[in-house]
Amino acid sequence: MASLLDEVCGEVVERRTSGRSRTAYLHVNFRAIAPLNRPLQIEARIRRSVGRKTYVDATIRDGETGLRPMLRAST
Ligand SMILES: CCCCCCCCCCCCCC(=O)SCCNC(=O)CCNC(=O)[C@H](O)C(C)(C)COP(=O)(O)OP(=O)(O)OC[C@H]1O[C@@H](n2cnc3c(N)ncnc32)[C@H](O)[C@@H]1OP(=O)(O)O
Repeated sequence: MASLLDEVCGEVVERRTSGRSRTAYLHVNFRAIAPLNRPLQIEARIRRSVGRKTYVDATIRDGETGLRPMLRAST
C-alpha cells in the first residue's frame, strides 16, 4: 500500500512538473484495514511547490463506498 502511494504521488509530480523527480520522504498513516479483492480509489494532489521541491498528499479509499480514507500519505 505504501509503495502504491509512493508510485501515485511520483506519477502526479512527473505529470505536473517538468523534469524527473524522486521521493525524499514518504509519511503514511494506516487508518483502517484495506480490503482484499475490492477496487480501491486512489487520489493524489500537489499541496504546494517550493523551488524544486513538490509536496503531495494522497489517500486510498474503498473504491465501492468511497468512504473515509483507509490510508493517507504525504510526500
Ligand atoms: C504517462 C506518464 C507516466 C509517467 C510515469 C512516471 C512514474 C513515476 C513514478 C515515480 C515513483 C517515484 C518513487 C521514487 O521516487 S523511488 C526513489 C526513492 N527516492 C530516492 O531514491 C531518493 C534518494 N535520495 C536522494 O536522492 C537525495 O537524498 C535527495 C535528492 C532526496 C536529497 O538530496 P540531498 O541529500 O543531496 O539533499 P540536498 O542538499 O540536495 O537537499 C535538497 C533539499 O531537500 C531537503 N531534503 C533532503 N532530504 C529530505 C528528506 N528526506 N525530507 C525532507 N527534506 C529533505 C533538504 O533539506 C534540502 O532542502 P532545502 O535546504 O533546499 O530547503
